[in-house]
Amino acid sequence: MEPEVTEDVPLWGSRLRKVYGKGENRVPALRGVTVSFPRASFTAVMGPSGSGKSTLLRCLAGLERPTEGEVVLAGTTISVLGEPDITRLRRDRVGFVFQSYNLLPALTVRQNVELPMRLAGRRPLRADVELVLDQVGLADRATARPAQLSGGQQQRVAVARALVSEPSVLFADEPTGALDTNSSRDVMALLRDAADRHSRTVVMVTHDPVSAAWADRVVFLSDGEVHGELVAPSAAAVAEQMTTLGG
Ligand SMILES: Nc1ncnc2c1ncn2[C@@H]1O[C@H](COP(=O)(O)OP(=O)(O)OP(=O)(O)O)[C@@H](O)[C@H]1O
Repeated sequence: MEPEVTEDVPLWGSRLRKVYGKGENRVPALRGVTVSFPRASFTAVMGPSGSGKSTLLRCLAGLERPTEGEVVLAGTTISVLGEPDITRLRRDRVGFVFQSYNLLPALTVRQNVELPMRLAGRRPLRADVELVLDQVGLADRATARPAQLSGGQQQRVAVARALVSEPSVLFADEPTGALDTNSSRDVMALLRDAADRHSRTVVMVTHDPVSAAWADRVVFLSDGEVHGELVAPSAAAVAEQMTTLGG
């Protein structure tokens, strides 16, 4: 069934297929995935290693072109856009958080948060940056360099950087993969808050059932296909479902 494209569904992928390589080296990473993401929802994508989670995230975010199928992001069918238009849409409507933080070590916390907007030719308002640093609990560390911060604090800077441009969709790829339990909980609370209080649509790939339990819904992938969903997931139910998928 085709999801209906409305303001309330800022992201969906329809019949997504992705094949890497050719001939003998052909790897089908996605085999026809259809999934939609309501506004202000938080979805976790899980599945065994190699099931296609990162590929799905990259296709949905316009970082990679699906071999077949359509992605609609913020009301625009990106599969038909040229690279400059996709880049612009991504810059204006999408935020990213990665496992590895990706902060620039020579810049201060504030400069790191401002960087994507500056690169886009926009001047971030000082008050907006202060506000977002306050949200992530780092208002007093604005002039610190990343090396002076813990891993959890660095990831919170990365979340602030993703949120400052007020994206419609926030993508997170293993955001707690390198964090301890307490820091993971802090980062999950921020993503939860981004959906609940700021109406962002959050899509997160994770291996961690405890992180996934913060989401409204978990979509399970196996071998490039959707293999079930859990709504209002508990960590125990997620872990059990993962066992049945061999993850
Ligand atoms: N750039 C690429 N070139 C060739 N094959 C790729 C490429 N990226 C991914 N693949 C293959 O596509 C399949 C899906 O990979 P993907 O990284 O999406 O899985 P994943 O579920 O995110 O795995 P993991 O949990 O290990 O990160 C795998 O078989 C992988 O080897």
